[in-house]
Amino acid sequence: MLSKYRTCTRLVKSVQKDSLRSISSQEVIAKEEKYAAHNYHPLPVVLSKAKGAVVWDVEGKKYFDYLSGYSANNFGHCHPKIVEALRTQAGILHHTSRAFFNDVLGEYAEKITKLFGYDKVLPMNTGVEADDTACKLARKWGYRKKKIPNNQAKIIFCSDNFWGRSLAAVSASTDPSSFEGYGPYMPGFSCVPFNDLKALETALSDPHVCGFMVEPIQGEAGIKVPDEGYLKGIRQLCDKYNVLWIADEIQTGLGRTGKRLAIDHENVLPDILVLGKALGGGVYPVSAALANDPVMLVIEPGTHGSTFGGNPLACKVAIAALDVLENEKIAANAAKLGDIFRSELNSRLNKKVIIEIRGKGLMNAVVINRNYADAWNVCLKLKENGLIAKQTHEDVIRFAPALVITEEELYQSIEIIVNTINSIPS
Ligand SMILES: Cc1ncc(COP(=O)(O)O)c(CNc2cccc(C(=O)O)c2)c1O
Repeated sequence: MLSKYRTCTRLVKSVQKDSLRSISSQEVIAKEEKYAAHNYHPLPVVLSKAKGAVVWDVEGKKYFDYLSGYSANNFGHCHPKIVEALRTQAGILHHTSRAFFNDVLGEYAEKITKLFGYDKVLPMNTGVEADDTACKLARKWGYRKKKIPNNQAKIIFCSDNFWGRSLAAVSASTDPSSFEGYGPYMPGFSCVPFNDLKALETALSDPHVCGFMVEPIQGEAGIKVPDEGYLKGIRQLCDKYNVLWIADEIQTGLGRTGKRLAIDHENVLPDILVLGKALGGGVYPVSAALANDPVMLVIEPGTHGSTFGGNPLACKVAIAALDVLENEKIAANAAKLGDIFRSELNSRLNKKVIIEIRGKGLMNAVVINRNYADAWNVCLKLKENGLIAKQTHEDVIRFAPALVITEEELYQSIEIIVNTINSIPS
């Protein structure tokens, strides 16, 4: 007990020492404002240290982190096993390119394909690259195997989808803030309403459709959970119309929704599984597209790749992240604490101000009645009270802590959320 106390004291002292650093939040913000592109509107907090589910700003103030790097930090900040893997491999062999073999990719590829039940993995770096890879796999499979006439392949997405910021990704978007000003757009992309199997069947009946990409729970759309049976229905329709189902689990995957993958809630397997974010343990960009040979092998040597895709450092970090997922019962913790989180908020939040609480595992959101407050201002108040979160829309705040958060930390966070929101005049 004493050693734990000493460790904690040392950590607090080191945070306090760091907070005596010469630069203030205001100075950091001003420097970023002057020298960095204005492509974000960050909450006015400047983070400088983190551990697990907790972060500290440059002044040494502590916050519960309820964004977790947009779910890249599922395993918590600075997880010792993941940091150790990064640190060790970085000093041995960090990048070779795929022009040569390296001694880690094979080990990683075997681990991830056996864990998720696919023949092969195509390693990439960011989420959008892996989703783009999935679209290329679907198109080429469509021409080679479904015999779709050349350059006629179509891919269906859901309205309110979000799969990144590339020109292909924004071509699929229905959010003007994502696509406006970036035309012309990728041909052969169209959308159907999320959680609507009838509309999906109509779209998939077009013989030129090669793929359907969907998030099992829509993240940036505001944590939209589909009806029970939606995922099973997708699987049946894609089988019926010979269309590849692409499951984008970049935000929902790796324990976030209380299962290893969100598709596990309905025990279904997509034709292409896309992972990212937490696959790199929050310390390194790692993404992946997984598929069986009849799909994966349509991509032949020299027809797709990436400078850093499958580099030894990425693979070592991903191996460590997957070990943490499996060995530290991450998904089970998310399931248990997610139930507590939604139950407490449902019973304690002012129902006039909060009109809905939704989510699965530790992927949750509250919908705010705009007559009483907007999400940005509530996030500012939460920050003042020691919890940082980010809105996905003007009326939706996402709550996504690290999946390693303890029950005690969860209850402390709930107190902050309840006190902050219930202090809003209604
Ligand atoms: C479901 C899903 N698919 C793909 C991506 C793209 O991943 P990359 O960002 O690694 O290319 C995401 C990304 N998710 C996400 C969520 C919130 C903000 C931002 C942002 O680009 O600032 C991104 C995502 O949430």
